[in-house]
Amino acid sequence: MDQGPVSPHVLIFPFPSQGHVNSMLKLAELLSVVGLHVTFLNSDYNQHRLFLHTDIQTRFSRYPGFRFQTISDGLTTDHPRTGERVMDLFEGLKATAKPIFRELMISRGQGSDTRPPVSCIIADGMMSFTIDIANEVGIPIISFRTVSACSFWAYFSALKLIESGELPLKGNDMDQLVTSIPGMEGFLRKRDLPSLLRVSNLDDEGLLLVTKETQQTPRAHALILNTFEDLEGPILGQIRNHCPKTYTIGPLHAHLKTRLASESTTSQSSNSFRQEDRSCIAWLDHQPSKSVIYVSFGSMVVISRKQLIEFCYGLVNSSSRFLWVIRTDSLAEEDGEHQTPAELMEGAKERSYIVEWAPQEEVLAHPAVGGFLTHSGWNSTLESICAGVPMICWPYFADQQINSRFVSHVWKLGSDMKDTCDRLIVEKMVRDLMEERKDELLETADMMATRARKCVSEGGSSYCNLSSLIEEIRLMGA
Ligand SMILES: O=c1ccn([C@@H]2O[C@H](COP(=O)(O)OP(=O)(O)O[C@H]3O[C@H](CO)[C@@H](O)[C@H](O)[C@H]3O)[C@@H](O)[C@H]2O)c(=O)[nH]1
Ligand SMILES: C[C@H]1CC[C@@H]2C(C(=O)O)=CO[C@@H](O)[C@@H]21
Repeated sequence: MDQGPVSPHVLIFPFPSQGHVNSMLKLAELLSVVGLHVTFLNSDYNQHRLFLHTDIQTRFSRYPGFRFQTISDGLTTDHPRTGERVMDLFEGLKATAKPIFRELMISRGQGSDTRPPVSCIIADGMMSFTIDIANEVGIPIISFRTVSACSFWAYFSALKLIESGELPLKGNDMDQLVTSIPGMEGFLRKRDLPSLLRVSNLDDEGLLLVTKETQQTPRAHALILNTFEDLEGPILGQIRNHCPKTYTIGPLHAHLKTRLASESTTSQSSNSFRQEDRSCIAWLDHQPSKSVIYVSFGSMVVISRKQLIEFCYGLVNSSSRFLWVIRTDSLAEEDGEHQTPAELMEGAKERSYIVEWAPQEEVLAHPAVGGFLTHSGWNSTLESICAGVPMICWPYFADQQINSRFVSHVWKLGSDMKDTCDRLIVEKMVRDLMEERKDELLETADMMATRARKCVSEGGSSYCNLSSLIEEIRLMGA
């Protein structure tokens, strides 16, 4: 019997951490809006937190083709999954999630599901075991890398860095230029390499992991990047020499907002694994325009007490107003009695506000916010760009070191204080951003924000690329 065209069903499988789930959930919703069947494969651990702290189930209940499904990430519930310990997830996933995922794909995600079988997988590019399994069972797979194109390209060029002798790093001059990443020869210094490439030993586990994972990307049917052509065009040109089907569909949070607005649907879409403290919005409502610097280091950064104190003094001495996100699990455990951050900032009580987790997109879009002291995670960077907010970058690990170089040197959207953490530098950088260079930086940031919005509007590059991607997915299901 002729069954007619099979309806496409996409299974989306993110690397199980906040920064990755955020953007992949936005894509899941964009695909659901156009009526595709979508299964979002979340880790049990993250699903629990997401359901606890958001209204996501209600939000997604409007899409009849959408389902969440869960899988173990292989770690115990008391594992911190922050700082360097996030790397444990790779072992956990390989040992535990991989065999379960294989079984799931052999049955094409069906089980008791009445929806059509999975016809396309979109999986995080840092989990290349999904490419092995997809190719083994014959389901087309698309890699989604949740980082910037510039960091992806640096990882992709790791073998060139090794061949040319630039890796492993030798000597102490971190300001020396790196010459073997095509397109970045004139400005990328050793210190700007992603931390996983900033190594003095070729046996380094992080280097081996990220190089191996990134080298697998061309084996996937296509590559999705959460970026836009006007921002990373030249680097995307380099990537397309190796991955010709590279879809740039970002910034995804803005893209989703545009598409939902055109459907006259609400655009509130928190994907937080923590409770957002909305009291900071009321506090911002009482601050003058562009007077507040927002400080947040994302979901994974862990800082020492010494670093916390340097930031405290730097911010207090800058005389600026500030809103600071301090996650309880972001302070490294150290012995002894310590003053709390609130006690340390007593001198700036009237002009500061601390929360454990903020509604960040809304904070950055608030008229009172005029700057962002960030760790340069890619979502934070894109959210700041879309909101037209200049940045001070304090990169911690992974892609953040190269993102901050592009923010400061290439896009001229702020300054970079990588590899330093000193109260005088913090104070100077905040004064520069919020006073001396304020007008110039706001103007550049505003220009880039306009371009970002254009890209996700009808006829824009990301808008058109998403339509082509959807078309391609539909053909896979036919
Ligand atoms: O109080 C807060 C702080 C953060 N966020 C959100 O949390 C996300 C954080 O993502 P990101 O800025 O990318 O940082 P990480 O959480 O550190 O993300 C990891 O994943 C990113 C995407 O792969 C990488 O770029 C980072 O380096 C990596 O650490 C953003 O969407 C923020 O809006 C909030 O909603 N409230
Ligand atoms: C745990 C980190 C290793 C690399 C991952 C990553 C990426 O390059 O995709 C970015 O930041 C981190 O979330 C991941």
